[in-house]
Amino acid sequence: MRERVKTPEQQFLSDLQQAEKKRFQTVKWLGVLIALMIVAQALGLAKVISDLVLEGSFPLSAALLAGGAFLLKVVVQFVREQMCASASRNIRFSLRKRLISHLTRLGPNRLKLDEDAGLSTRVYEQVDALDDYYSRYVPQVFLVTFIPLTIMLAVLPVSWIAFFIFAFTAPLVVFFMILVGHKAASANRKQFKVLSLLSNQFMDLNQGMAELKRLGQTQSARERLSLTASEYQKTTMGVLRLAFLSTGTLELFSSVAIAMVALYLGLGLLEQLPWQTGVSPVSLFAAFYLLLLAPEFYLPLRQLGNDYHAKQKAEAAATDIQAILDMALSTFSEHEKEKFSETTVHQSTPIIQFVDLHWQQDGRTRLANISVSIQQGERVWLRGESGAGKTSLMSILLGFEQQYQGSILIEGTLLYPEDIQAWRRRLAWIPQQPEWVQGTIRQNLELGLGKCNDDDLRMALMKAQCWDFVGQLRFGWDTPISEAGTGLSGGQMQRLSIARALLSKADIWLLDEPCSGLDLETAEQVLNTLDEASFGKTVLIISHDTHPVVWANQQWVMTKEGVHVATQTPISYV
Ligand SMILES: Nc1ncnc2c1ncn2[C@@H]1O[C@H](COP(=O)(O)OP(=O)(O)OP(=O)(O)O)[C@@H](O)[C@H]1O
Repeated sequence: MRERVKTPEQQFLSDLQQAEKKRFQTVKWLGVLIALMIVAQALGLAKVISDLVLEGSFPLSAALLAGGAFLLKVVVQFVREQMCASASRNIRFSLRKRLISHLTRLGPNRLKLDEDAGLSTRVYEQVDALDDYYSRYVPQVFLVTFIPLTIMLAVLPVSWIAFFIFAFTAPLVVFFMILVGHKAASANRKQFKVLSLLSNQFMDLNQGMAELKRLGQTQSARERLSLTASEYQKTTMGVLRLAFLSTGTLELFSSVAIAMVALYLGLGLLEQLPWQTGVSPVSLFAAFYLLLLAPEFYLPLRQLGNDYHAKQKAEAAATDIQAILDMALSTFSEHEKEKFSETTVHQSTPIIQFVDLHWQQDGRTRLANISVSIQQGERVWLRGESGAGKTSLMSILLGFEQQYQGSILIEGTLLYPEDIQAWRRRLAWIPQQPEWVQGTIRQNLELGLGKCNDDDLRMALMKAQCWDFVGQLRFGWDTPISEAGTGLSGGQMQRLSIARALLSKADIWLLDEPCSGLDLETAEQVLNTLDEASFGKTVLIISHDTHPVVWANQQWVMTKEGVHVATQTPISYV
């Protein structure tokens, strides 16, 4: 049989499902059990009622069959629901992990996709939007075919007219479900877009609150936010309206279909069917049996109708989630690999060597051709005119950009994209404004490193000259700080980043203007601290002429034409 062509989103969702394939298989088998129990329960119950009414006797075996089938069905349904919930939990957990790790690898490049608040909406809200799809829709798709088919087979020997009523009405329910469901997909996409915009606006507002107050613009910012909030309210109501419409349509069709079966059976028992007056086409037992099965026939269809918008919601979310994972880190071509695998290794191999490295992006030069190297333990001060490409070089070294031309050799070996993770473990990164999270000083220092022991922490704080001011805080290193580092001065925050670099045990330190924003005196103190703390490490530090790095072994001056080495002094280990 030719396989149905899936859209990229459907393919993505089904690829994710593969991880829980076994569990979904078991869920299918449990569905088979449920279908059989429904028929057994209807058989038993119909027999009990018809015997009670017609003969006044109580058939114990039929009652036991009905009771046993009911109990087993309840237990199986419970187990099935638990399994579906846990499969959905596992899928979402590993997807979220994949997304976070991919975003980390993309580094600042992630901002080409969306702002951070919008990305966090994708990682949290949109991944959660897949929950109903995996926990309800996917298992229901099997039930929706298997249960009605089983019931139709069970009904056929008893009444072919009831069989045809079922066979004729079921496709109608499915048709209307799909019709309304498609509208729901676009409504969901719109809702996700507005939610992402709202998150971005809220985050921008938080970050720029002080500036907005200073400019007296808080009122207009509030109005903008409130406009987006009402837009979100409108789109949410639109989604809900469609969800109710779809449920209402399905309820209507299934009720009409059940009423048709009931009418046929009622008139039949009264021997009043126009084409069969005076004859009853079904016995009381068969009539009860069919009446009990009719709602069960439509129940899975109605439930799928309720869950169908979960599918549309998941597909809308999948589009945005996939965009993150599709933003791939480029890889080297085979030609480039061959070209550089023959690179000769120096006598004293530099730890970092740039060979004809340059970067053209969209016809603009982000970095002119450079061929320089750094030896193990060397400390390099990189300075130069604004826009020459210093930060771009750092981005390349951090593995955030791989569209550059030329090559980077690490200890004589070409740095391939697949080696970036291992390479990053060797790096400590100190930007102009280090990032802090809500938590204590200790938690911030340990971020990404795991638990550190007290001695290591103390040593790092002492070496980074933080010990005095941290000791004076009321709770020492357990003092909470905010994301903006409230309560600490700029110089103190930079010293804490130096302590974090020391704790990381990284042997290569990259620093991008760690003194910008500090007054000259504080900048000098921070640079002195860096001198002591980074001794023995390989360092590449960008700093403007106003903050000279006098202890550097090499001084690189970068212009729009490239880099030249202005001074070079040997490493002294004294
Ligand atoms: N995200 C970007 N997209 C496109 N071009 C960029 C981007 N960031 C920087 N550039 C361009 O790349 C060139 C190098 O910029 P880069 O920020 O690396 O210079 P820089 O030497 O660090 O400057 P500064 O000292 O002012 O920070 C500049 O022409 C700049 O306009």
